[in-house]
Amino acid sequence: MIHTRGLTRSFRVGKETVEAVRDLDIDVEKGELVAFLGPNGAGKSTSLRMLTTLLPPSAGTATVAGCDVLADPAGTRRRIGYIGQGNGAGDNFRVRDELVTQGRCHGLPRTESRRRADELLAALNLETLAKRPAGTLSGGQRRRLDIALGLVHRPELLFLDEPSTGLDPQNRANLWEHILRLREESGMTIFLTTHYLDEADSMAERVMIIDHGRVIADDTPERLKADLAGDRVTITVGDEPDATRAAGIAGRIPTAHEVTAEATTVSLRVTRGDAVLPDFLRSLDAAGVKALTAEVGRPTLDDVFLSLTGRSLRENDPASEGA
Ligand SMILES: Nc1ncnc2c1ncn2[C@@H]1O[C@H](COP(=O)(O)OP(=O)(O)OP(=O)(O)O)[C@@H](O)[C@H]1O
Repeated sequence: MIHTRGLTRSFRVGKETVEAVRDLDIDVEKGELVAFLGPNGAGKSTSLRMLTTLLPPSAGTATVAGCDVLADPAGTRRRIGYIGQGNGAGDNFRVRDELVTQGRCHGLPRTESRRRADELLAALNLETLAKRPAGTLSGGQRRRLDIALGLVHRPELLFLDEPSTGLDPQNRANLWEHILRLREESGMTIFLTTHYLDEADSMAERVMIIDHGRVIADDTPERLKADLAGDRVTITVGDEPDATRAAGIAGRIPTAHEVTAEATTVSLRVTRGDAVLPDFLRSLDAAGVKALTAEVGRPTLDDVFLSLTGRSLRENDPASEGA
């Protein structure tokens, strides 16, 4: 459904060249739900804009929904839906009218366009708002209208750029409910960008992490967490000398990494925390080190990013606070 090779985009800013996207090679198959995750400025929107024909690449190729984005931009646009970060509807236009007009723009006959508008109003729970000017809708309602507008022509592939940014947790959950149901009904492929780590983790079947314009990881959230981060085991002991000895013992566990001792707390990452902990505690006991508390923490996608880059995805990123 999406195949890119060496897709690259740079911008000239004064005398400087910003390499927004470098050598992107991605393959997304029909029906997949893929989240493109990365910090501010990583290149997510630029990639999406190239894939949706809004921005020409500086180099490389992209085939989207069977069309070459450069050779056949009109064909690409007919087959995809794109919901960007801004509002898709004009403030003064009524919700249903906007949907009907969008259908007409896509070449639907008048009756079919009205029928499709009503279908989408029902699917996205906007029926009671049909006659309201779009400018009077709440943030969550407005986002649902944007999605309805992007679906008028029944695209096979839907691109969503930060669909839930700015929505409160309840509206985010509601929006996701709609997206997942629409996908189940239509078998649509979905490619989205997000700052929300929890959202990518729970909703996407596949997560691509992008940093400085390059994809640095691409797998299911579960495998990324297990392979690249691992569980965090944390124990506390009675004093600092015991913590130093415990850290030495932890360092000998075969899959242990990121072993740290701070005051009386020792922390390490391992592939299977639950399997490692009993042996670790026995080894401590044998060495005369008494563990006072022991805890196994499951990894997050932020731990994956941290282990790949040494940075947190949350740094300088207000959008991911609380995520
Ligand atoms: N029109 C432009 N002119 C100059 N530089 C640009 C332009 N568009 C994007 N960039 C730069 O390209 C890089 C990637 O930007 P992009 O918007 O793709 O990142 P992003 O991952 O979508 O970020 P965010 O999460 O903040 O939306 C950034 O350094 C950005 O400043």
